[in-house]
Amino acid sequence: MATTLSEAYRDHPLHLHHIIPLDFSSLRTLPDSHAWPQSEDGDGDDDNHGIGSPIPIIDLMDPNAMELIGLACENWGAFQLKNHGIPLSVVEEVEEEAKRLFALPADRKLKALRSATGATGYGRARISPFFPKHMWHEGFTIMGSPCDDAKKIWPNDYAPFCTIMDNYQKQMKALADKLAHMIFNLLGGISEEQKRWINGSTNNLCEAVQLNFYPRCPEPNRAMGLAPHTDTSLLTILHQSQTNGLQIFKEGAGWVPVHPHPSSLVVHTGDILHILSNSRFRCALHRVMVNSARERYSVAYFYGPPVDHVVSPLVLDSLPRFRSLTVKEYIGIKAKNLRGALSLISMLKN
Ligand SMILES: C=C1C[C@]23C[C@@]1(O)CC[C@H]2[C@@]12CCC[C@@](C)(C(=O)O1)[C@H]2[C@@H]3C(=O)O
Ligand SMILES: O=C(O)CCC(=O)C(=O)O
Ligand SMILES: [Fe+2]
Repeated sequence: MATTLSEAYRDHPLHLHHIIPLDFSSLRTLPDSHAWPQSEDGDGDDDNHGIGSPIPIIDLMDPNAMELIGLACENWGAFQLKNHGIPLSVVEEVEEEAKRLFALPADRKLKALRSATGATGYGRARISPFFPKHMWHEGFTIMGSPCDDAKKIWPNDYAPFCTIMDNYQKQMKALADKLAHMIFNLLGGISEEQKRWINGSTNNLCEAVQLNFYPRCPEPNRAMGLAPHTDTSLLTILHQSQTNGLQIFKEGAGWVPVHPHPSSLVVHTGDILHILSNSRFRCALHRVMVNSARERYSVAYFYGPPVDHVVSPLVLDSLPRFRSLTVKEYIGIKAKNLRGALSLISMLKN
């Protein structure tokens, strides 16, 4: 039997302290537990950033879309995608469900709290243990059907949430399959093995949906919505509500804001694609800042090969920079070393 994504996380339990979010609804000041030292790279105010070019916006209907995606992955590890074919209504209804969920009182949300060894449900971001301060954030993770977790929150009225999340996952998978085809073509063509999981059935790949909520914050310049990280996925498709906050780190430019465009989705290339492309494609380091005037929501769809799939650089003309390993093994290494995981599997001598 193939290992599932949830099972891959089971061996890496978290302390409850790193799972239970704060009840932000009653807070008028920033608790010390959530006060981050101010960094030299800016205070998170988007007006202080964005010097230089913004991340590319690519039209999926453009005849040159594939080449443009290749360039964006090489230079940024991220791009905004328009004309992607996902109806606006599908994105709007998932955002509405996220709002409905996070607006519930804390005790209702805690009914679906992620367990120490679990991967789905309500809680802090998985990366919490790697940072000395807590993030100004609540999350809800879905892998496969969201119904078991939704039933805990809405015992008699879980169906609308499930239907909307299932539909969203289907639509996102179709778009991710299309992007994966283009990306593998850029890397020299799709192998029979890749064909088996791209376009394959949902239970034959790694996919997850993460609903993110960043409440209004009394002292946004001292808080952090989501700390700097790269995604573990092959690629991530992100919908952000119309509130600024997402930033991508670009060598030479610093933290660059990714301003929301109503009909665009953000695509991040993740660690798995960085490995497969032998470092040709970047995996974008990104973070989320918060603000005092508006709350922020986002919905991330993570997509990648099955957990038992062996990942190794697809190169014919140069030496592989990373050793081969399964997705599951990589998840295990990253669970212990958030920022050092790629170096730990590097074959380059220092
Ligand atoms: C499939 C996954 C990717 C993710 C860990 C997860 O199991 C589900 C949540 C995802 C998320 C969302 C917020 C940022 C992130 C780093 C985290 O802490 O949880 C990502 C994880 C990831 O990309 O590794
Ligand atoms: O909220 C955002 O814009 C980014 C979320 C994110 O990075 C993630 O879920 O991995
Ligand atoms: Fe992310």
